[in-house]
Amino acid sequence: MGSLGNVTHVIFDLDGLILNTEILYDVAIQKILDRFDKTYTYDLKMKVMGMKYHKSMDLIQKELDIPITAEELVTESMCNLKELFIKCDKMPGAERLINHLRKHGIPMCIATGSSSKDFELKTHSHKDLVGMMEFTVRSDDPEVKHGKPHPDIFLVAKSRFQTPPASSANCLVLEDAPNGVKAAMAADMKCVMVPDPRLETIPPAHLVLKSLEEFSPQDFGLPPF
Ligand SMILES: O=c1[nH]cc([C@@H]2O[C@H](COP(=O)(O)O)[C@@H](O)[C@H]2O)c(=O)[nH]1
Ligand SMILES: [Mg+2]
Repeated sequence: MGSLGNVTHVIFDLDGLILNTEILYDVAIQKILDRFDKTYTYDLKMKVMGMKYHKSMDLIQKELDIPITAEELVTESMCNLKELFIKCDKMPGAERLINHLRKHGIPMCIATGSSSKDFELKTHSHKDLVGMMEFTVRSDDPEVKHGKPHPDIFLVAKSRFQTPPASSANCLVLEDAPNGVKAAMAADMKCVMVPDPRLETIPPAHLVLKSLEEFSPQDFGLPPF
C-alpha cells in the first residue's frame, strides 16, 4: 500500500456511495419501460450510471429504441423520482467515515453526476453530511464540460480545495460506478470502488470494497478510526 498512503483530500461520489439512490432510478426507469415491454438491464444501467441525466436518458432511448424522446424520459422519470429522492437513506458506513474525517480536519467534497436540483432533493434529509464538505460539485456546474467517465468533475473539485490546495496524486476518490472510477483514474487520482454486488466486470481501481464499512483510512495515510 506504500504509494497509496499519501492522501490529503477526499472526494466522495453521491449516488450509490453516500446515498442509497441507485435502486430508486431502477424502479422509476423500469416503470416507464414496462409500457414498451423493455427492460432496464444491469448492463445498460452500468453504462449510464454517473453520466449527466439527459445524456443517460438519451443513451437508454437509443439503445432500447423506445418511441419517446430522451426529454420525455427525463420529465416522466423525474415525476416519480422527486418523491423518492426526498426520503432516500444513507449507504452503510458513509456517515461514520464522513464524521471521522471531519473530526480530523481532512478536507472533503462531493463530486456528483446529479444536477443541482436533484442534489437538493436527495440531500433534503442529509444536510448534516453535506455541511461537513468544503463544497459540492454538481454536473450542471459551468466548469464541468463533460460528465463522468471524463475526468472534468474531479479536476474541478481538486482545483477548488483551498486550505490546503490539492494535487491529483494526493486526492482519494470514493466511487460506486464504473464511469466514476474511470473518471477518477483519468484524473490520476487514487480511487476506491464500492460497487453494486451485481457488477461482474470491475474496472481498474486502487482498491475494491464490498462496503464503506470496510474502508481503513490508515491504508491511505489518513487517521485510523
Ligand atoms: O440508473 C441510473 N443511475 C444513475 C444515473 C445517473 O448517474 C447520476 C449519479 O451519478 P453519481 O453517482 O456520480 O453521483 C445520476 O444523477 C444520474 O444522472 C442514471 O442515469 N441512471
Ligand atoms: Mg455513484
